[in-house]
Amino acid sequence: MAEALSAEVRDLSLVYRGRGRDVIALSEVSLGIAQGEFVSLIGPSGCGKSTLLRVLGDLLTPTQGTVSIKGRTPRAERLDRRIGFVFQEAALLEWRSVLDNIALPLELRGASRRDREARARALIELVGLTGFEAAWPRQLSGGMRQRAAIARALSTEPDLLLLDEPFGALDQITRDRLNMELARIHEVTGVSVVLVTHSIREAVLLSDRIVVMTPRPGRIERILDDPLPRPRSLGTRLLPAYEDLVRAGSRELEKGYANV
Ligand SMILES: Nc1ncnc2c1ncn2[C@@H]1O[C@H](COP(=O)(O)OP(=O)(O)OP(=O)(O)O)[C@@H](O)[C@H]1O
Repeated sequence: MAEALSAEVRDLSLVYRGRGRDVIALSEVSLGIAQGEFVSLIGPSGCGKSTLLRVLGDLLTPTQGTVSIKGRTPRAERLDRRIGFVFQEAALLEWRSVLDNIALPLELRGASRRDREARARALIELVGLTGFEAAWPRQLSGGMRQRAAIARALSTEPDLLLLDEPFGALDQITRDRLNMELARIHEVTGVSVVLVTHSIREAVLLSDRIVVMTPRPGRIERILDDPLPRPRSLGTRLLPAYEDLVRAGSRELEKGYANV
């Protein structure tokens, strides 16, 4: 049903125009993301995962096709701060405290100091940074910076949370921990999530559906359903169905790599 969709991409193509050489980054990509769904994008380097995420977030304009988020254009959603973005490196403002970083989008939206502080404090608790409200970003570990970035992305209660390899630079133990935090945040907030990841294990652990992409031009190779029981935990990885999905995803990925 169209009204239950959080985001919809139809016949999307994106060509990067270069001097004498164009790169077709995405070709005829169609995808619907249901309200509250967790979708991962996975595929070989250069298959267009980040490009697709950037189109959803209105950081790039498609060459062809349409994108709608909650029935509106990505531009309208972005300008209303209804889209949260988290990148691999948390782009925190070093001269603002953790609390003021998280409250920034609300400040830009014109919220009162009282409202934005209350919301920022609730988010700090949600992401497990209690006690670090007044800390400077440089005082945080990599994992803590990503927690702050996620809190900031959630501050305006976005319709869509876009995550581009948010845990790619973290060690495995921190990554596992943040995976579980993200699963819990998704559960509690009900926000729709699109996650770009290179890890099929991370995708299987967190997602409702996994979109496997192929490069040159970037297309959807296959969409895998991930019906593992919720809430997810690190124990989910012990389920035979988890390993089955990891294997199925790896097979699809290998097909994509064969074309690289
Ligand atoms: N600004 C740009 N100008 C020209 N080509 C670009 C630009 N950005 C990306 N590309 C090309 O578009 C294709 C898709 O890039 P994109 O970054 O979306 O892939 P990706 O799947 O996210 O890759 P990775 O996993 O390595 O991050 C690649 O071939 C890339 O070289």
